[in-house]
Amino acid sequence: MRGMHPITLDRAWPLHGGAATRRLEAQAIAAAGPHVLMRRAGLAAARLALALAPHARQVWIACGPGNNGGDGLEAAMHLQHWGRQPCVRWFGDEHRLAPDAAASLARARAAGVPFTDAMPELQPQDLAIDALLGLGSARPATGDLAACIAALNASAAPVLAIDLPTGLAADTGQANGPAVQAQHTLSLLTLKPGLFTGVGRDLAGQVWFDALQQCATAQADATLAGPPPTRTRAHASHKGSYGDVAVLGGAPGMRGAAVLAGSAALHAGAGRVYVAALDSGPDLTTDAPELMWRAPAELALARLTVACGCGGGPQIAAWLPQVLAEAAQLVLDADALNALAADEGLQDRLRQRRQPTVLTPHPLEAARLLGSSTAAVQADRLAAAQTLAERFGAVVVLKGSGTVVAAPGQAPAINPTGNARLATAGTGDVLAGFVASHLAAGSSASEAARHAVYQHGALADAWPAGQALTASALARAAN
Ligand SMILES: NC(=O)C1=CN([C@@H]2O[C@H](COP(=O)(O)OP(=O)(O)OC[C@H]3O[C@@H](n4cnc5c(N)ncnc54)[C@H](OP(=O)(O)O)[C@@H]3O)[C@@H](O)[C@H]2O)[C@@H](O)CC1
Ligand SMILES: Nc1ncnc2c1ncn2[C@@H]1O[C@H](COP(=O)(O)OP(=O)(O)O)[C@@H](O)[C@H]1O
Ligand SMILES: [K+]
Repeated sequence: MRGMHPITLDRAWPLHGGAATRRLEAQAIAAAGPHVLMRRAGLAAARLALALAPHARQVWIACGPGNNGGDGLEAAMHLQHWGRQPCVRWFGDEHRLAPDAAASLARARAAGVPFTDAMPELQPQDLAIDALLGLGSARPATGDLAACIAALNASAAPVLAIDLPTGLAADTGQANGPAVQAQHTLSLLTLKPGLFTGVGRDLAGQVWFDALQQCATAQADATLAGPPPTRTRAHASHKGSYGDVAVLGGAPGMRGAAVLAGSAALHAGAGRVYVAALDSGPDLTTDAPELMWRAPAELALARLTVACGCGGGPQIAAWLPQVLAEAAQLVLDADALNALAADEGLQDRLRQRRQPTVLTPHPLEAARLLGSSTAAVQADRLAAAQTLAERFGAVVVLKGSGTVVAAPGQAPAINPTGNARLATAGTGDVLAGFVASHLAAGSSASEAARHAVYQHGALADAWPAGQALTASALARAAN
């Protein structure tokens, strides 16, 4: 792919982690020659800088001690040529410079780029560039480097990060120390998974990509998912064509969760939806008379797509052996996952299942299933989701910012849609209902999971600003 591109939601994008990027970089340098890529990188960054801030007079460029700093020095040189006023704060040691960064330092000096130790007073229309650290960020920044990160984050002008916002881990989307919060990030050579999950989306802002005239030949480590295919309904179809979903959950005090999942399945297109609540009280009055209430024992599990666990409480555990053995297709959420985590016998039954199965844990539920902690799951969300998928032979949806969908033997996908308006009670039940409806309609477990998380996030992204996003409204908004 040639030129620079904003990352948009209308297609899928391959993602490469640090190790794969380093391999591609070495191949590209061997083919193109020394310093060629860094010159391309700096030119791309300078072009994007001017496109983002066409009226900028001052451009403050923070350059680190490695090749990321070299990219910044190249950009400074171009901006100087183009009549802007770049000002570089450089953190390098001339005696320890890599050859490419040393060449860029010499070129910037020859171009007369000014160097400074001070943070200038930037106006809102000016620009700051973060070229402190990229792939080589090895430990938390301290001292002057940390102060520079703080100054960038306090800047009145927008911040463009080169390759990665300083401090963001390319593979995991985590920041273990001070990190730059950019409005734009220009990812070079490859797109890195960390830009799209964990804290990556908050730190990177709008992501741009320039492949530096290379085509990534390496197999992708992950994918940024594209939109699901649009499916039209055949005229000669009927409700039986779209499958039957049953929601099993709703223990006393938590019936709403089962109703939310049922309503979501219904609105997302399931042919028929049954709700089997573990609370034996009267049926909950809902604004969805289409939902059919059943006792759990009445469900013909072997011909149903079952969303199991939504508000199920500890009582759900007793139903799991039968559900795992019989359900034609299965989504395990919330309390069903907690019951599984607490019972190795149930885990064995899950591994023995041959029918399509999707697990939808949030990070704490994933931690319980892995016997680890939420922090450990969040430290590497892609690895946590993949480990669960391989361990249980199921599709796993690890929820949260940059939801990860993993399947055994496949590279994981990061979902690009969604935002923090989804952080409200019950939206997870709605997601389980969406997954169930797509499974019931005939999608594979992997397709159903990817479709549902994309749709769920896209609804939140399109939600009107002044209107509350509640789980029940989200379920009804499905299309
Ligand atoms: N080579 C090429 O042609 C191309 C390279 N490209 C660009 O290169 C970038 C990768 O460059 P890189 O490998 O030099 O790593 P980079 O991110 O600059 O940092 C390494 C330096 O930082 C230091 N350091 C680390 N952490 C630190 C800390 N907390 N506090 C203080 N210092 C710290 C570390 O020191 P050390 O750990 O060795 O002591 C070392 O000196 C990549 O992201 C892309 O932008 C593109 O132009 C494409 C072409
Ligand atoms: N900050 C966020 N960004 C994107 N998605 C989010 C965010 N917070 C929550 N979500 C989404 O909202 C849903 C919440 O699910 P869950 O935690 O199971 O909630 P509940 O149990 O209340 O239904 C998940 O799909 C999750 O990915
Ligand atoms: K950077």
